[in-house]
Amino acid sequence: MSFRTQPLPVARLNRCQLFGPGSRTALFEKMAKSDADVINIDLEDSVAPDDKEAARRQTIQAIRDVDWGDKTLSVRINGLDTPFWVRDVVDLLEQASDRLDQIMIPKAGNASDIYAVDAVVTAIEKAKGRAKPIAFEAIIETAAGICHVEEIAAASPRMQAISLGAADFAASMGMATTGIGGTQENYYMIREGQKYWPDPWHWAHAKIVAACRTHGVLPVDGPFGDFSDPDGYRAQAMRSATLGMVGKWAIHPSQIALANEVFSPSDAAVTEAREILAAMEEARKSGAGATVYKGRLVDIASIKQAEVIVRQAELIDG
Ligand SMILES: CC(C)(COP(=O)(O)OP(=O)(O)OC[C@H]1O[C@@H](n2cnc3c(N)ncnc32)[C@H](O)[C@@H]1OP(=O)(O)O)[C@@H](O)C(=O)NCCC(=O)NCCSC(=O)C[C@H](O)C(=O)O
Ligand SMILES: [Mg+2]
Repeated sequence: MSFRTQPLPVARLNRCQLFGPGSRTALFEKMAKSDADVINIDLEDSVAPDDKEAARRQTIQAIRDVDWGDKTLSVRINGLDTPFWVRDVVDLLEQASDRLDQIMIPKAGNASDIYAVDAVVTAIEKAKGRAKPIAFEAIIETAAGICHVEEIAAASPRMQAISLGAADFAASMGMATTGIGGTQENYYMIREGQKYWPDPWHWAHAKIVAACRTHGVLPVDGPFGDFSDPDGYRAQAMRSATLGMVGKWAIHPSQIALANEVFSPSDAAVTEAREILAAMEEARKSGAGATVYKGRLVDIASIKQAEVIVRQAELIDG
């Protein structure tokens, strides 16, 4: 490993990010009462163009009035290719209370996109004397975004999470699918007459995880559009968790429990992680760098893997 150690991401739960349009005020209290760790009020693609002004106003009011508990409260602003984003940022920073934790930047294409939003946010924070710096999260959902994901992850000290936005990503890449995440019907291999469906999102997920882990940012799986398919959602979430992602979006409340289930380490996994740490401590005391745990090799790398699981469990236990 280079001398520059891998930075740890922010220590907060991010198992489920529940989305809701800023134009549907009736959802705000339900979102606040949900079991999602993160709330994303949307000003972008789930809000019709004619509703943008009202959605922004209603969202600012909800940030002030609704009790969001200890959730991470994030607002997705409009894309930098729209006439709305500057006003989104200025009004959120000037009119919403300090309860707002994070701004989500959609369709991030390169570091300059993040820099532009950071410059506006920083200027207003200074002018207002805002005590709590706004965090950023970004969505990788274009060909440019996946090409430049590492510079995006490194673009601002505010960056705390990055998600894959499968719908826009598929459109930008020209993928022949209308599905939002999960298995795609025509993406299969065949051998001896048997079909096998690999994961078309795998490489993008892995690239996002690598960029995020390099720069201490939380990698998150984005939406799964078919909310009447819990098994498909769970399978996608488990693949993402296996690749190193820490959470997944919910675009419907029925998906919250699934995300929390998949991205919370099981009791057995936590017990095993703690036993591995204990076994490695014994090995350290005897001067060994590796030992055997339940018939398999564990070494210093196993410590880091076990620490990820124990850290997550400690966050959940509070
Ligand atoms: C998808 C929906 C439009 C469905 O809404 P609806 O038909 O009202 O759902 P239900 O009737 O099944 O609702 C059952 C109860 O749940 C409440 N509800 C619905 N949605 C939410 C929510 N998001 N948060 C909290 N509560 C919710 C209903 O009010 C019902 O409650 P009750 O009557 O009291 O039982 C809707 O779910 C929705 O708008 N979801 C969010 C869509 C969204 O935000 N999309 C943007 C993110 S995905 C994206 O942008 C793509 C990405 O960028 C990419 O490119 O990949
Ligand atoms: Mg999108």
